[in-house]
Amino acid sequence: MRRDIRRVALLGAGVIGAGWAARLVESGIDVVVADPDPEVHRKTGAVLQNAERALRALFPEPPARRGSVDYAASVEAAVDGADFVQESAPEREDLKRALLARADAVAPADVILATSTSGLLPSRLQADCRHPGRVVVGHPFNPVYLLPLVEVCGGAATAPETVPAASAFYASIGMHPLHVRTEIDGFVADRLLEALWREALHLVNDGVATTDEIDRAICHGAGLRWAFMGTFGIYRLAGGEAGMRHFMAQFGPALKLPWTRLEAPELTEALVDRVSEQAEAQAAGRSVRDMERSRDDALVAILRALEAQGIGAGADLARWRQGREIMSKFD
Ligand SMILES: NC(=O)C1=CN([C@@H]2O[C@H](COP(=O)(O)OP(=O)(O)OC[C@H]3O[C@@H](n4cnc5c(N)ncnc54)[C@H](O)[C@@H]3O)[C@@H](O)[C@H]2O)C=CC1
Ligand SMILES: C[N+](C)(C)CC(=O)CC(=O)[O-]
Repeated sequence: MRRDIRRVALLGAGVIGAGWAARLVESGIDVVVADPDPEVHRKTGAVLQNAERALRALFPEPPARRGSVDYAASVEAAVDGADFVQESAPEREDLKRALLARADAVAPADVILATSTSGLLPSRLQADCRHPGRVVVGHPFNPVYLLPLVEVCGGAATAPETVPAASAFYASIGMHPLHVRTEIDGFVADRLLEALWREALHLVNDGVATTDEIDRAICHGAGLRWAFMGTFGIYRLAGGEAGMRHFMAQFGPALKLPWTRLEAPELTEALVDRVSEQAEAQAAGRSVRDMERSRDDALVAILRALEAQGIGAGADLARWRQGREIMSKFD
């Protein structure tokens, strides 16, 4: 698989595609966007502007070489000449299959075709490609330009060298590739996020808590520690000196209590209205772009603190910083 990546085709430039664009140009890589939205320039520009603000707080020195952003009139034109393709179109299997097949028809066989899907199976997405061996999931997290995690997952027909090659590329742009070894719907991270989301929707639907109360329950508690220690690490400490075994003995039986509701709530119009109205009230008139800036400021501060501690995502940031410094010496 191709290792020297200088130009990436981005198929779809919404929340995620534009986030990829920001991370890639900051890493000195040129991007070519294909997106049929007539407003794609404005929307991508707004994300790039917010990202630039956050990235300058993270790395005061601009990159020695900033990648360029170009727009192509078709998928084929974007893929032509690209060293790597990242598809971030809406989460619909038929659409993604068709886009990957179109990219596959144009790209040389050593060019990786990655999809940002948050849960569709790569074995199905690669099914219409002539060279399915180069198709892989590269599932990022929002905002892509600040959060390093990318889940990398191959399908049944993915070639053995594709996952390591895609992972090496993602690591080179400051990301933290996590190889999802078993192909499952939702991969690993979204399995966890969806469980929390399902429970939160039940609580709102049942009138137990508002969206604001649930968000405070996360931000002022577990959310703070999740930035640097996962559930298993945290619960080992919660077992005291006897660790995880004591924790399991003490709190394990509670897992059998009917506290959680595993079935998803019906997404009735009433529930959608309630969640949307409460989330708008929570925002107190602040626009999405304005709140993105607050989110980014906090993420930058957290990443810098983690880098100083040398833990969690701070290690990814340190690697990205070092990579940028090396690049600047060669420029
Ligand atoms: N929003 C999120 O939090 C995350 C989303 N993802 C995944 O990223 C992908 C994209 O999601 P979002 O960016 O949130 O969606 P979005 O709705 O913000 O953006 C999708 C973009 O694709 C464009 N598009 C539609 N048809 C197209 C076509 N035929 N060719 C090229 N572009 C086309 C749309 O115009 C739009 O700009 C999905 O697979 C989603 O599961 C992954 C991680 C997080
Ligand atoms: C809602 N979502 C499933 C698309 C979310 C993700 O995939 C990851 C994220 O950034 O939360």
